Amino acid sequence: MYGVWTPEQVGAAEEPVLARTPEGALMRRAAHGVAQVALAELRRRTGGVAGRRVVVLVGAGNNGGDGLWAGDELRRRGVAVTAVLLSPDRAHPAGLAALRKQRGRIVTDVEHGVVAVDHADLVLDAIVGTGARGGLRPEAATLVDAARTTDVPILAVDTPSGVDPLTGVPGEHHVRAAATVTFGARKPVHVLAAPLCGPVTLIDIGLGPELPPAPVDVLDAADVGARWPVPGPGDDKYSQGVVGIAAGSRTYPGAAVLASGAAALSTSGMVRYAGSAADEVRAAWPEIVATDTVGEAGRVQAWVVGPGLGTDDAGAQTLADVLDTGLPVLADADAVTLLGQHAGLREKAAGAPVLITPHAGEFARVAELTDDRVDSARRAAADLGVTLLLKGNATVVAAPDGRVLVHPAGSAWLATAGSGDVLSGVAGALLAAGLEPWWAGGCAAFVHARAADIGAGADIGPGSPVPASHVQAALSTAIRQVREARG
Ligand SMILES: NC(=O)C1=CN([C@@H]2O[C@H](COP(=O)(O)OP(=O)(O)OC[C@H]3O[C@@H](n4cnc5c(N)ncnc54)[C@H](OP(=O)(O)O)[C@@H]3O)[C@@H](O)[C@H]2O)[C@@H](O)CC1
Ligand SMILES: [K+]
Repeated sequence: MYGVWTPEQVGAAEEPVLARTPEGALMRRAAHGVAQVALAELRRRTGGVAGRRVVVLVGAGNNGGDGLWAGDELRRRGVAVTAVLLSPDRAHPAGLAALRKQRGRIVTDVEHGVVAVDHADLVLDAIVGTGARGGLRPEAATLVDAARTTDVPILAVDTPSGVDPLTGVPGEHHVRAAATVTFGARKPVHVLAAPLCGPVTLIDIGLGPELPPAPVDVLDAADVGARWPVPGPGDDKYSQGVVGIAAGSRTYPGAAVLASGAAALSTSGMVRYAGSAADEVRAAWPEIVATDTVGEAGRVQAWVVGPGLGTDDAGAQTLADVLDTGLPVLADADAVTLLGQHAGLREKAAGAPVLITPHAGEFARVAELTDDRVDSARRAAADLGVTLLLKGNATVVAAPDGRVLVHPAGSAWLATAGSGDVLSGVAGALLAAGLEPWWAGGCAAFVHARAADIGAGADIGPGSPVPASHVQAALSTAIRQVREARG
């Protein structure tokens, strides 16, 4: 597990460190990290460093200072460095003087900057970092667009310019980095917009002791593997947690089959299905005990309710019935819509061990969703008194007590019909096994995304579209991989 801190928190942590270190030392350390990664990229992409062309796009703040000092180091290694100054009068004076001394080329107009970018082996994006406000200015936008057109690799300094460091929301013009070097702590953009950052290298600049507890956590495979329920010698099908699935309808039996099967693949506890798709579920998964109603289902340790359920009175009654059991409940899809429609159902859910798993549209039915998805999820979880998993390119899981984790999926292959039904089955199985909702949501999101990558072949190549039933089929491999990572 690793933490992510807001730009504001990183700025506050920098202050005391700046005060006790010699002037410029922190920036030099950051720039050294940038230069090291730039040299490695040049070697990897061109086979060497001497004579290779690096263009540094330099903004008016300290991010630009990092870029200039990195340019100074690259010059010392024989790299041909051109710095394009976006605000010539405000470029970091010491960094600029250092690069001039090493006979770096300095360009102050956009036209020459675009030509330099066209001929570069690597571009350093030091336009703007944590001080970013609003969209990129026109000159910066022109250069960033030029880099995209020529497809030259970009190494982002701290954050990819044009992408909001706090929310990860890209502006109209923005950098898509091949790699990013960040300093002191990872920031939200690195996990919320992971595909725009590329692999992120974290350079230690001594902020550790000054940082508060991380407001956002990111799970790794070992965290998930360590929590995945596995049977012990004394376990039977009941002791590992029986999950009940109240999902699907005559119109949408597929949701029931996907959710129930995903649950069956996720634990060796028992799966019961209750609903009007009982025949389809039995046919697809003979090991699942299927009945027509929640009342007939028998004892379970957690319920999954919602996928394909319908939002009519019968659906509302089913949701009320499972909430009344007081057991852990995973509420997805139509169940989220029903929670938005009925204050009485929200009251039943509040304070209970409930995990709701909306996509953006469903989220907006229960709470306000802004560009700041982390903040929106945290507020909604606290207001509703339930744990909330917000689906999207990066998944956000927020508990009512304020804990938030982000899973930077990285793969867009998950955006396919029925994929959410698979997730709900996995998370429901984990709830039945006794994981608390925040962990159940985080572990399910991780394995679900991994299964999508495996199903799409994105773990071994560029990948291809993957139907939800293939995501479901890849769950076993994904679970084996996280268990192996547990070490
Ligand atoms: N403190 C330290 O010692 C260390 C700091 N470090 C580094 O400092 C960075 C933070 O530096 P910072 O605070 O100077 O802000 P920064 O990101 O350079 O941006 C501000 C400048 O950009 C401009 N600008 C704003 N928005 C813009 C836009 N959309 N498009 C274009 N331009 C825009 C804005 O212009 P203005 O609005 O004033 O006209 C202002 O001049 C941090 O990310 C890390 O890299 C590391 O070296 C570690 C040690
Ligand atoms: K940058």
